[in-house]
Amino acid sequence: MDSDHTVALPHYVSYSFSLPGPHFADLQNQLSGNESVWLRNGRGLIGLGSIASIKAEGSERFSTLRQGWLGWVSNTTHLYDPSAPWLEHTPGVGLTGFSAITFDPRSAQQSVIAIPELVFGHRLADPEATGFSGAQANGNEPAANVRTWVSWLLERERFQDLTGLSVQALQDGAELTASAHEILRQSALDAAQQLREQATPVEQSTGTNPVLESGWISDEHFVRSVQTGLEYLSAGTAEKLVLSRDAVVRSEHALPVAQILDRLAQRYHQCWTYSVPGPGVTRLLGSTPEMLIKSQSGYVSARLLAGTLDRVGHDQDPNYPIDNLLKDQKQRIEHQFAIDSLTQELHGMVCDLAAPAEPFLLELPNVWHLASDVSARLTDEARKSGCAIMDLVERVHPTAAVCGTPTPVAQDLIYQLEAYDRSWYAGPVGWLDHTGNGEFGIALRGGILETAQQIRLYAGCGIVTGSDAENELAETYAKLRPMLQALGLAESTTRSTLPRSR
Ligand SMILES: C=C(O[C@H]1C=CC=C(C(=O)O)[C@@H]1O)C(=O)O
Repeated sequence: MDSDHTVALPHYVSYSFSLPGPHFADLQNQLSGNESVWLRNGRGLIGLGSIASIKAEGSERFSTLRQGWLGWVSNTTHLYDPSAPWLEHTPGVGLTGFSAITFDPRSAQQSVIAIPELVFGHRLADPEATGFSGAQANGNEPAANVRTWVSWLLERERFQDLTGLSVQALQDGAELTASAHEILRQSALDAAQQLREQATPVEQSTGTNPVLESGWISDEHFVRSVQTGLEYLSAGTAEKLVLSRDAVVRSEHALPVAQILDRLAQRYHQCWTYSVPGPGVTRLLGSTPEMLIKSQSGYVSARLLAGTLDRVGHDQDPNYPIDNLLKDQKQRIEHQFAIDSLTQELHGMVCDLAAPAEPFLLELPNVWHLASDVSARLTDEARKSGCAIMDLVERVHPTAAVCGTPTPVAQDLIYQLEAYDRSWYAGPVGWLDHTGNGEFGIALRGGILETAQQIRLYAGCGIVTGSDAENELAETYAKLRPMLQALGLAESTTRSTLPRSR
């Protein structure tokens, strides 16, 4: 028997079991704002606490994140409650991280995978199927839950005998007695309770007085960059460009992150509401209607959007979105570029690729979009890579929904015309698990919390020949609306000349 447990211990441990459904709903209703979040239609993942954050920069950021993640995966032993055998095959159960990746490799922002201490999930149709997992580095200051589990395990003689080869032995959940599971489960729940109590409560909106100000890119700057972009298009330098702008919301008090997320998740329930902690106090949050790529048990899917129409003032006319979006040639061309960019990049990694011949109208509370749901299956080779979701994300980012066509030309023109750092805006945001499953949306309709009192919002528009700069500017305001409303700014906030931020 190895007497030095700290050396012989198998690195990290995660333990997953099922919880009755209400736990997830409770957690959603009581967010503190410090969680990692991925929610849609009341389902998703909520991460509490923080074990580690994998960070990366530059054009190698995808492979650095992938490598860092695989390091964690190979160092983690997964334990599952044997009374919930489906958990082992449930995406987002076991070691799970939340990730935000920059749009451009030249960004000064870091790309991250944040690994929470505890992850609550509600993934399946069955409300009982709520997963829960925890992981903790051995050697660093261990969190209460895993310290309890591991020390408890080490106190049992038969596990002491196993410390040298415990990865295999402990992976077999059936080895643990029913009472052992009860102890693990209870200690995990205690830790969850502790984390929730420790979470710094964010100030509620009462008393806050947020104001909207111009960001780095003013209305005029945006209009000028669209006009110059159109000149490049007519010169044939590119066929499509997606140009963006920012706007700043600042408040005298801490912004109510939990409330913002709650409002987004309620109102934009068919979108994916996200919140990922970055370095320091920074955080990416929002609610995106666009699924960049999702990979679960070999099945791949995406929801691709391009083509937008503001709903304000047109809700009563059912033909309005049909005539001005579905049947509009310019919007259809803009959409097709986005589909082509995705499907071309997927080739080689997937088979049975299915993209609909016609887009459908996606109705959101603020806008209509042209949308296409694409599906495929991973090739056997792609499945074996160990981190299929990150491979897919690297392959498909950036699509022409947020960059343009041809991709490298558009990316350089964006860099030149916008002349600001998009940071995480329009980059991939989502989660991944230890089996290579995951979901990454495109970080749209959101913002970056820069300080407790300040959030930078972003919005962009695809332009093709025939686009009008003033219309595109108005469209940015329609796309900013979900965040402005969630921040408690006037529902009527539309186009205006914004004061410059200080
Ligand atoms: C770039 C954004 O939206 C993209 C996604 C849907 C529709 C778009 C459009 O119609 O321009 C954009 O391609 C954004 O929201 O900032």
